[in-house]
Amino acid sequence: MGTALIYDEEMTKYKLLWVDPACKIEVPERLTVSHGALVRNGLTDRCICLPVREAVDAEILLVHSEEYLEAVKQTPHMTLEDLKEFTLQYGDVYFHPNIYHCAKLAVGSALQLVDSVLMGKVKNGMALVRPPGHHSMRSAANGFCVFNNVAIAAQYAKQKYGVKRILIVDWDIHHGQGVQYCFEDDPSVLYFSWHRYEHQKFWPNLKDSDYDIVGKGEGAGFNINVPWNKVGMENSDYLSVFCHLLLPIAYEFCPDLVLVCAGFDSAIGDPEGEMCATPDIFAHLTYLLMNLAEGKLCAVLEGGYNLTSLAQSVCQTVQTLLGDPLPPLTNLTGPCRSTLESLQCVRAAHRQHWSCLRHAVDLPTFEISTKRIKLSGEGNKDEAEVGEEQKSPEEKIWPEPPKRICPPVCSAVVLPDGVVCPDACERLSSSEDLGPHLLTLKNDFLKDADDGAVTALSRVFSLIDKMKNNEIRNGLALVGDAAMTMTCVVQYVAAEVDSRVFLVCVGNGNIPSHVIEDGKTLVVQIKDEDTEEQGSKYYVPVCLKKGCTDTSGFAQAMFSLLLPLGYQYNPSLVLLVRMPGSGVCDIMWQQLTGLLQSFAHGHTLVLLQEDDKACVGPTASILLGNPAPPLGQLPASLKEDAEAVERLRSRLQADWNLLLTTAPENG
Ligand SMILES: NCCCNCCCCCS
Ligand SMILES: [Zn+2]
Repeated sequence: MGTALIYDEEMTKYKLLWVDPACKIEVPERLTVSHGALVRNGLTDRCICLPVREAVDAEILLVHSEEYLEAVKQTPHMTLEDLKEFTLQYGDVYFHPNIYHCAKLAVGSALQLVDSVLMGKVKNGMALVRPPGHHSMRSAANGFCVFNNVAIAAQYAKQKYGVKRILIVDWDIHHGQGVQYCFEDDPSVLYFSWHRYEHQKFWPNLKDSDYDIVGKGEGAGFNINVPWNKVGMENSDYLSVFCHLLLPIAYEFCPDLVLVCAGFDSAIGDPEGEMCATPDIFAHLTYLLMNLAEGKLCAVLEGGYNLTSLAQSVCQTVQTLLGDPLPPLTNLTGPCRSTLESLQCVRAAHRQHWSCLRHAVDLPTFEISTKRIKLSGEGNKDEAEVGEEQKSPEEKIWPEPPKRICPPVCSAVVLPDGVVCPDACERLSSSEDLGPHLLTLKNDFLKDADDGAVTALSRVFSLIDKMKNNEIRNGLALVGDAAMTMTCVVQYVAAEVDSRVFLVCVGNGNIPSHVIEDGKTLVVQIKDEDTEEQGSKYYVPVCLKKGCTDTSGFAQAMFSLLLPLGYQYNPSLVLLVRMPGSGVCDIMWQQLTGLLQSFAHGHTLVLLQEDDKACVGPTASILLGNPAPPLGQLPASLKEDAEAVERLRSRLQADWNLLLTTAPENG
């Protein structure tokens, strides 16, 4: 199934007709440069372009009042003076004779997208629309928004398709208060928003946007606000919030559909956001959300006012929806103090509502306030960063996102004879020239192994060589001895100068110490046996009381340990090993296989042991880019496991600060 793209140039045909400094940034070119970039990068040709349609009254009335709709209906016939007059009753928004038409198209586009995804015509999609929607409220236009496109789409999905749980992620830099008000007492819609806040000093200056506004009545816990109290936030800050807050809760919620208020004013260069996250971050945010709801994701454009970063961010988002490899994120420096304060506060505020946060020992007993008195001269981010001269957003420069090339082959496999090759995978043929390393291999690696093992290992090495040359994206091998093969692979790759292997070992089994010492391999092992050694910077033993059968504990380790470590380590290869008898359930295994493709351009090598051959199909399906099935609503993990993971995190965070979730006490 493909990716839908919905765009119509009709939505460029309205603009600001008078002087209003607050609104001049919302221009038609926002859509034309976004769509133009998609065309230029050959992305529109790869999408399924769906036609727009006008929303009908009944759809708009899912969210808005009749009096508001009737009022907006009058605007096409208004004179310029009447339009100005009409606009005065709302904030930071303007009207135009054609904006009602465009607002109906914007809603209709979002509904077309929801229809095509929920009817299974496409796997995901994006709607490029104007006017945006997330600020508009039941009876008021606001913040360039007339009708609340995404809120209407959510109500529509519930009403027409009986969708039970919808996650709305609003990564726009402004708080989508319109969405919050629409669903604040509705437990079937989990609304997540981060937004520039600066202790209520930033627009729309609402107390309702702070971290302690968690939803009302039945909806308590289903509204998550992450305030950014400083500008200059970077990729690390965004990833920290995803790993330590949004993803654990989203997996526990287990949505049937993900809607994204895809605003790109949270990207570098934007005059509104004044943040420093680069456009490629949206490739990762999109991908991380695609592992939910079996990939059913609808992204709807909201803000984004720097035409360069907007266009790049839109391309990064659509390329990920299309399944292209993710660009590695470089120099992740870890979250700043302000982010940690916000993260700590919002985790504390939601602790009682989400079992994934229940045992988080990092939360303060006291209610820490982010309403700290601003120290004099405190610039953006931490004092340490304040040295850099404050460039205006327009002067900010950043590298063009790297090209994301799809290798000619997606998944190559090494299987013993007699094991069927999964559809769409390419089997490394036995005629494959076993290459020069056969002899060295025999000498260096396998003294007394039988020829079958030597041949298999040489083919595994070929998989690695092909990934290095980007001939294949990922690989899977079914071998006689997974532990031995793992050790040989690490040794083989460590011979490369700038190699960094992220070894994820699921299940018990001894990791030879030489693998860990060279610093060229970061090992995370999830197992059940209690290990006496504490591990080290490069060896992270996660011990679960019930072992890998404990889905909740496993999931918690995946988000609060594996993902942050993987991002900060930025490996050149991911080696995922399923030890025999690990007990990990297939869906958890598939989710893990999916998430690990965030790293190393998707170069993942999976090793399975022969008696796990039933896992070949399910694993290959994920390696080919299919979404993993949902884990189901996750119960709380065992208290002692959660505390063990937290202790591990607190021990490791000195070396890996993406693991941090609280602001250090000192200073
Ligand atoms: N500095 C201009 C103030 C604009 N305030 C409204 C912003 C609405 C963004 C919608 S994504
Ligand atoms: Zn915005």
